[in-house]
Amino acid sequence: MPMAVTINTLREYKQKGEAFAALTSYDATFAHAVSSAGVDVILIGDSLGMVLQGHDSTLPVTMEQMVYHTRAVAKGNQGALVVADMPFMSYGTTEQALNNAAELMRAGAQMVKLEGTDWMTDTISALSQRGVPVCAHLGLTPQFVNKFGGYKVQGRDEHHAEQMIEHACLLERAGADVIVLECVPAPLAARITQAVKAPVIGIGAGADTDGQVLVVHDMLGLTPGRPPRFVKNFLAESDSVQDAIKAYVDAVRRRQFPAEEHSFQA
Ligand SMILES: Nc1nc(=O)c2c([nH]1)NC[C@@H]1CN(c3ccc(C(=O)N[C@@H](CCC(=O)O)C(=O)O)cc3)CN21
Ligand SMILES: CC(C)C(=O)C(=O)O
Ligand SMILES: [Mg+2]
Repeated sequence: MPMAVTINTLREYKQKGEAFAALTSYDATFAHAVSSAGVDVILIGDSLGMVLQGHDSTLPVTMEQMVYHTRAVAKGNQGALVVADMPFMSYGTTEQALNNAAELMRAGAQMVKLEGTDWMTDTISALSQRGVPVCAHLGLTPQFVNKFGGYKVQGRDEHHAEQMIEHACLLERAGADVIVLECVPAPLAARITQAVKAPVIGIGAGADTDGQVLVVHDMLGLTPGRPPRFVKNFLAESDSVQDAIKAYVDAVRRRQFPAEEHSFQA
């Protein structure tokens, strides 16, 4: 078995300019499939509120549910880096964030992900200083859907673009080890990726981020309805789920995915 992926593995990929692949998993079977197909990062996403529970947002997801799924994923994982989403309002204060991040780490997470901007710097510092690796999620942060008024591309005008670059730098300085950029114009994602030393993982953020992530059910064509622009069905041209996941990893490493058709322009 290949050596387990750590935060240093992702930093090396960035230094070498080698793109890496991430996927969500919510259970042991998917975690096993994804990690044994060469995916470097598994995300236990709060998207499970939509994908598994059928809600129309991620807001109803609880800490108890995230802990349950994190335990299951940790059992099936074959050496990928395990990142768990902190659910809506589980990091409303720094004290809450420390307690809830500790629970996720005890359940088998190796890093926690938080959605937000400059207001999170103290919380990220506190987690980082106490040994909890942090991923900061910027751009379309689904926990803010009610503030955004929908799932809309973020950072389209130059003012908001510059603000997002500043936020990425602030969060990195606070201790963020990885940054996720969701639904931002490809040129802005490229600027942010260059501006920070931390590995940047994109979803709907173009081909120039350090890594890519998708919801695994989306890339297998299982999600009902019209998929977002950034989704590609990799099962359509594969003979099995395992082959589809391998095709995704291969396409990401070769920077063949995402193509223009999966990206947003300014
Ligand atoms: N199955 C699934 N996949 C995801 O990627 C995902 C979830 N669930 N749940 C949480 C969030 C919600 N996400 C979404 C949902 C919809 C769009 C969407 O419809 N985007 C439009 C862009 C609209 C615009 O141009 O501003 C699109 O056409 O892609 C994007 C991200 C991403 N996350
Ligand atoms: C789509 C990724 C980035 C996520 O946050 C999730 O699956 O919840
Ligand atoms: Mg999420």
